[in-house]
Amino acid sequence: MSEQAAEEKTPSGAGDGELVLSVTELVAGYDRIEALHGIDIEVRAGEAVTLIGANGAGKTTLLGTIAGLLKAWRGRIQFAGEDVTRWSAERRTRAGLALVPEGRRVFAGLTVEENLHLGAYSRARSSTAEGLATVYELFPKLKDRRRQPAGTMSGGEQQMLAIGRALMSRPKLLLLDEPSLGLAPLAVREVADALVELAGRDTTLALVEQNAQVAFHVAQRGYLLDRGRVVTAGSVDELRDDPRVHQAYLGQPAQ
Ligand SMILES: Nc1ncnc2c1ncn2[C@@H]1O[C@H](COP(=O)(O)OP(=O)(O)OP(=O)(O)O)[C@@H](O)[C@H]1O
Repeated sequence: MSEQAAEEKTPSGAGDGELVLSVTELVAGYDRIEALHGIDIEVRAGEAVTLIGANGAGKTTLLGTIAGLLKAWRGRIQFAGEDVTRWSAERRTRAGLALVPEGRRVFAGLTVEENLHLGAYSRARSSTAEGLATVYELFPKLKDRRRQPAGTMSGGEQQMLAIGRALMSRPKLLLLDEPSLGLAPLAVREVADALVELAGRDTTLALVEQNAQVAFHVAQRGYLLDRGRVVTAGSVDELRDDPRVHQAYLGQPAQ
């Protein structure tokens, strides 16, 4: 076995890249309702990691707490070598943590390109042009439609735009909340393929998905959440065969 292949088989399934995100014993929730009861996850540079689980498992809450939209009650969030647990969401964004929230929130009245420019708010003009070129190369459809109002695009195209906008800030970690939700099957496929392409370009990403097919298509490894706890972690192949994953996705084949 080559050295590289041996490294890929580390017990945790995690890669050997530098640690980008480390969440330790994280507890968080809403008002007095505790939704996360001590979560530990990590993401290394270049990895595509998925967070899966049934409705209400805490996936959105976890992404929101990592992004700084919700306060951590206890525990620690380290990002790119810094303890960001008490940082504002904006400061985390500036440090390279980008969240694509559920629901494709694009500015409907603005054109595709105007939406993309908004994602580059903290970048110099020269790098904005570079960012646009990268996004257009990844999503050629967005280039064709760059002068079209975002609100007139299909659901799949709007999702690509939401992802493209997040990429404009050159994130060190891209957090994606249910990018396939509510999309027609063809659009789900398009978005999943785009994420595979993105992951193949060394973008580090953490993907929350209800759709296990998409999650397993895009990610190399993942965590299964259940009622606010990580119940298992492993490679996509391990998760695919895990009865607990099948149970979480009852009624939906986890292939
Ligand atoms: N705004 C809120 N106020 C109070 N409780 C909430 C709120 N949002 C989520 N919860 C609760 O927190 C827990 C975790 O929910 P969360 O939305 O994070 O789960 P999820 O895994 O993302 O599920 P889904 O796939 O349905 O979005 C659930 O018990 C949910 O009822």
